[in-house]
Amino acid sequence: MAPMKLYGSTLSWNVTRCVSVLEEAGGEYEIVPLDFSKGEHKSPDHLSRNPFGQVPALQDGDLCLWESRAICKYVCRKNKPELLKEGDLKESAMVDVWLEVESNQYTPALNPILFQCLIRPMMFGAPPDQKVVEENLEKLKKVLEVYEARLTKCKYLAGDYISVADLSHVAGTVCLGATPHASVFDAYPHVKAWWTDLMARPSSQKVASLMKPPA
Ligand SMILES: N[C@@H](CCC(=O)N[C@@H](CSO)C(=O)NCC(=O)O)C(=O)O
Repeated sequence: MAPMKLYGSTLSWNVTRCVSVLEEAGGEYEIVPLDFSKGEHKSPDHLSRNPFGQVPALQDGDLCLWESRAICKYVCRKNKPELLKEGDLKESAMVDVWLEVESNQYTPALNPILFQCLIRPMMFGAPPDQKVVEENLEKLKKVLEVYEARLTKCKYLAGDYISVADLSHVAGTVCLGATPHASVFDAYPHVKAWWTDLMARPSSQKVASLMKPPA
């Protein structure tokens, strides 16, 4: 079977969200970078993989997927279904809840911080808009309060088992570590322990190595 192809730059945390799961679930894959500066993500070839002209996209044989979390769930179903807990109705429901929480609560607060602190300086040579950073740090803190309460009760977000919901946080949180605001976790000891546990995984170390900004 030909390896799965993951299209996109590993500077994108939506792309490396999929790397965490590809590394954890196993299975042969290769990363096919697309050069945004040349508009390769808007080429007819890529639009045939992702009609929105975004990254990531995943090609597996004649199957083309996009949306990073859908890609993650596909890879889990294919190679490591226990990361979805689909054999258990209640456990799989909690995996779904916390994957949605990452997508709709955690990442919407995190993305503006990453854009201001990493993308703006690196891509546009502009300083962060501190007002935007502060506003979204406050939003993130409210989310982390919920995470702290949850992780006081169980080791991982969906329960006492790691799942795709935890792994979906890795890429963006690695990027948070590259900003001056990584210390936001310090006020939430169970969140910090959860993150330390996740970062110790070889899959997370791989993501961190791929996301080092170009020298
Ligand atoms: N919900 C989607 C987001 C993809 C996305 O925004 N991709 C960005 C790069 S990563 O920040 C992208 O492709 N931007 C180019 C564009 O939107 O034209 C997912 O999770 O896969």
